[in-house]
Amino acid sequence: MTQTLANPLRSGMRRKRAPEPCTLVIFGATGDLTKRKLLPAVFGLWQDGQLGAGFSVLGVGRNPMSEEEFRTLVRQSLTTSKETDEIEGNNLEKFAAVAHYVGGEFGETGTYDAIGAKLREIQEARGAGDNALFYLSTPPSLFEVISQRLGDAGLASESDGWRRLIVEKPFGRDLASAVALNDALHDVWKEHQIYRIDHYLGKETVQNVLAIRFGNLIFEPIWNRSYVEHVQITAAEDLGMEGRGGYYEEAGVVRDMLQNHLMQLFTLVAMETPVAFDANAIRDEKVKVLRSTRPIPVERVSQVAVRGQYGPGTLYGERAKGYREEEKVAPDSSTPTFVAVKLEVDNWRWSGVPFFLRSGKRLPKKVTEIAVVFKRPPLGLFPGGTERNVLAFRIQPDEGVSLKFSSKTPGQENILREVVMDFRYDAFGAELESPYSRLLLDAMIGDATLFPREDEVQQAWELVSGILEAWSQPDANLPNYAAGTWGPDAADELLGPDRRWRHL
Ligand SMILES: NC(=O)C1=CN([C@@H]2O[C@H](COP(=O)(O)OP(=O)(O)OC[C@H]3O[C@@H](n4cnc5c(N)ncnc54)[C@H](OP(=O)(O)O)[C@@H]3O)[C@@H](O)[C@H]2O)C=CC1
Ligand SMILES: O=C1O[C@H](COP(=O)(O)O)[C@@H](O)[C@H](O)[C@H]1O
Repeated sequence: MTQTLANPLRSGMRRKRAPEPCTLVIFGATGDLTKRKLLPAVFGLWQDGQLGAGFSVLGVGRNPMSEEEFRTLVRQSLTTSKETDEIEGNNLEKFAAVAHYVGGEFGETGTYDAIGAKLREIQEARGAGDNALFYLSTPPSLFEVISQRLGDAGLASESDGWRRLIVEKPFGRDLASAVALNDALHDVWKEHQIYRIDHYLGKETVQNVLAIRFGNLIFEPIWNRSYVEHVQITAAEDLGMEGRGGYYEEAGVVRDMLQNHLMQLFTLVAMETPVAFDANAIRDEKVKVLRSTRPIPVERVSQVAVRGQYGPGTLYGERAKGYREEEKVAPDSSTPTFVAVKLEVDNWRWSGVPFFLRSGKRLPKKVTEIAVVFKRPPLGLFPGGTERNVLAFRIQPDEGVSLKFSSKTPGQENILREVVMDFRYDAFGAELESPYSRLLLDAMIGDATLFPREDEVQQAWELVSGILEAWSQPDANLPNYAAGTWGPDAADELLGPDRRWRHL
């Protein structure tokens, strides 16, 4: 007889947090994000029983479509997306049955009358509260008008149930437009109703940064300038444009990755201990770190930031196009596809400790990592015993945490070698859920901890605004790295002597 041993790491794992019954209204229901990420994430939650019987999805798009046509699109999305959990039994049909659709121009008041009528119909059928979560999954140019029209139609009013708004990224394209967007949203919504999404915060291993820092005693005492030499944060992508060249020409890597995802990772590593584990306490600390970070005016940009753009190269043994050869990209484009930046935090904890952040497209592999690199031991008592210890959070793939330290090699001499102690997330034996599932559920529950607050977003824009301004000028040196390499040489030089980017 075979006996199955239970995984002890799974004991005490709790997953279920049930929101009140609600309708998720997705603007941009026919878009790429909805099809590839949102519908699979919602389906996963629904199939898992986390959304309850009263849950519905209402897709909103500019084209007329019957409810049945939309349900076909939902089925297609779920069966083709790589993100969909295994579909059990008849669940595809059952889920399609809770999907509804309203078509109409996003600037027309009639569209919102139709949405209001459909919401009432759904609510009457479910017989429970009039809760609705609106998700803006459209081009950012439509965020303001949709918000305004929802307000005009009375759909933001919480008189009969909660009403919340998720706003996709990019949140503005610079500080001024982010302030204007925040102001426009606040004309209609209270801050507690607004959820600015950054999907990196929904990643399990990103949340683990705070859990490891503040759920253990051993790390915080050394988490400061006395012990840490520098910190490296890398978000490397092997992909190129994948048909998004038009968007990327407008955005570039600073708006696409640095201002949001990388800044979020940076704040989680650098923030002080929050007074409580709640949305405002955590966000207060994140804002404080951003405010303590030394500004980067245009004149300093060339000293602390490196821009890159990929040219043709070889990736996974095949020829890869250069950025300028991508669809909808100008043949003389100066849009950066790589950034490396040195941040300095002028507070007591971090004074003198540089934080190096880098991200790029068409690098040799997809990998995201935060590495805290410690100082060398003060004395080299043993041959080979002066290496730096490194605590690395592997955000994706192969999620986990590792600690590099020196150990005696076997034998009669005291010769030290670097070894790695490795914790792999798969030890829990649980599938990691999509960040969108986590964030959608949090928004339905009303927990904004993992959503950047107004001041956080603005502060992050302020920090990158000098870089954006400096790099709005064409650069005759671009492209300056070949697809399939780790970016321009200047990114190595940015680290200064006696430091190098980790071999990932
Ligand atoms: N796709 C991704 O991987 C990611 C996307 N995002 C963000 O999510 C949002 C949606 O992105 P994505 O799905 O890629 O975008 P898409 O370009 O695929 O389109 C989104 C939706 O908006 C609709 N739309 C586009 N233009 C108009 C218009 N002028 N009037 C009315 N509707 C319009 C589209 O309708 P139609 O189908 O009719 O064209 C579609 O339903 C954006 O803010 C993006 O920055 C963020 C992270 C990743
Ligand atoms: O928001 C974005 O993120 C993706 C990278 O996300 P990941 O979860 O796959 O690491 C990036 O490719 C895209 O350009 C950007 O808009």
